[in-house]
Amino acid sequence: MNVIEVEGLSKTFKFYRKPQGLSASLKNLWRRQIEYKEAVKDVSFSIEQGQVVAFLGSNGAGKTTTMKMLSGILHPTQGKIKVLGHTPSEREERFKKRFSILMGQKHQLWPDLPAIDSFTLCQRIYEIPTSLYKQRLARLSEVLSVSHLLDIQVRRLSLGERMKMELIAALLHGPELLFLDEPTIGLDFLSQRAVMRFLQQLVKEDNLTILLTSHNMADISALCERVLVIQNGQLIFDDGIASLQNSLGGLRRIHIESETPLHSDLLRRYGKVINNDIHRAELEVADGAANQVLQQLLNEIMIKDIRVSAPPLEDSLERLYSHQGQVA
Ligand SMILES: Nc1ncnc2c1ncn2[C@@H]1O[C@H](COP(=O)(O)OP(=O)(O)OP(=O)(O)O)[C@@H](O)[C@H]1O
Repeated sequence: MNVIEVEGLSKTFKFYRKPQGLSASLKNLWRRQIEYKEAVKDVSFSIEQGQVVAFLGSNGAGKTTTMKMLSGILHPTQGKIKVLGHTPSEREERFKKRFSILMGQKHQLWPDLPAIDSFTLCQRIYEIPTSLYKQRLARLSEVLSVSHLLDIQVRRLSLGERMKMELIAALLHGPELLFLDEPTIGLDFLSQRAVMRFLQQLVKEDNLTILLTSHNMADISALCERVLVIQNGQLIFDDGIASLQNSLGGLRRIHIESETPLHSDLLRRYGKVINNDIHRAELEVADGAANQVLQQLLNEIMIKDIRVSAPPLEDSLERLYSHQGQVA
């Protein structure tokens, strides 16, 4: 079953540019300079129930605008959207109860209240039966290790703790679909991992569908099976992570640890040297050549450890963006 269906989606913003300088500003009072920005252009895709999909693109590519249209915050200029069978821009109450949107840069909890008060408010707004509310709150706050912080004013919490509270608020009503826009922005490494592990668990246990934007590739690799890439408002890639990593040329990284010092001159004979730090080195080779290079290295070097991996996701994305004439 498709949870999200998008066809020919476009959004053009109309805005007024304010010219610099006093006289130009005065002239602008009579004749305002209208500009148009095509933020999303003719985008089509669908997402099945239970899928976790990364929505990637460089700054200003159109990710947040698309998410806002999917959640009904913005009206599309053109195109059709069905989310959980609803048209988001109609903003039906029944629809609002079935999804959640969490924006890492925009906090929704009241800073002067303890989180527990905002959660009680959520319970009323979403009409969550008390026993279910208590059960969910206990589970969420325990897994995210914030049970002891529920009655502290939100503004006194650390960024990571606050983000976890935001996540709880977004999940209390048991949404079937989650839009996450940079959910781990500003979080330290441990908090990022805790949030990602928790989301993985939710996907497994509750068959949640997630559309996630993040500039953090560790988030993407940990959680997502499929990647949508938007660039300049247009969808330029829609496939699995492995396919993104193989999309432009199919490369492999060979990580070597040796008993003896590694010389770049020798390594260069086998592939592109990404880094070389005396006893450790990383080589980039064509996918088809990886096995042969591995054998040759094992014959020529006193290997302590050797492994092959796909190139980092960042590299594949950079190549994809530059292929489209736009480097992030
Ligand atoms: N209200 C608006 N009025 C005019 N232009 C807008 C408006 N909102 C967004 N834009 C423009 O639309 C484009 C897409 O913006 P959007 O916020 O969707 O990008 P994004 O992919 O989420 O970027 P980022 O990764 O930086 O958050 C940008 O060029 C942005 O400046």
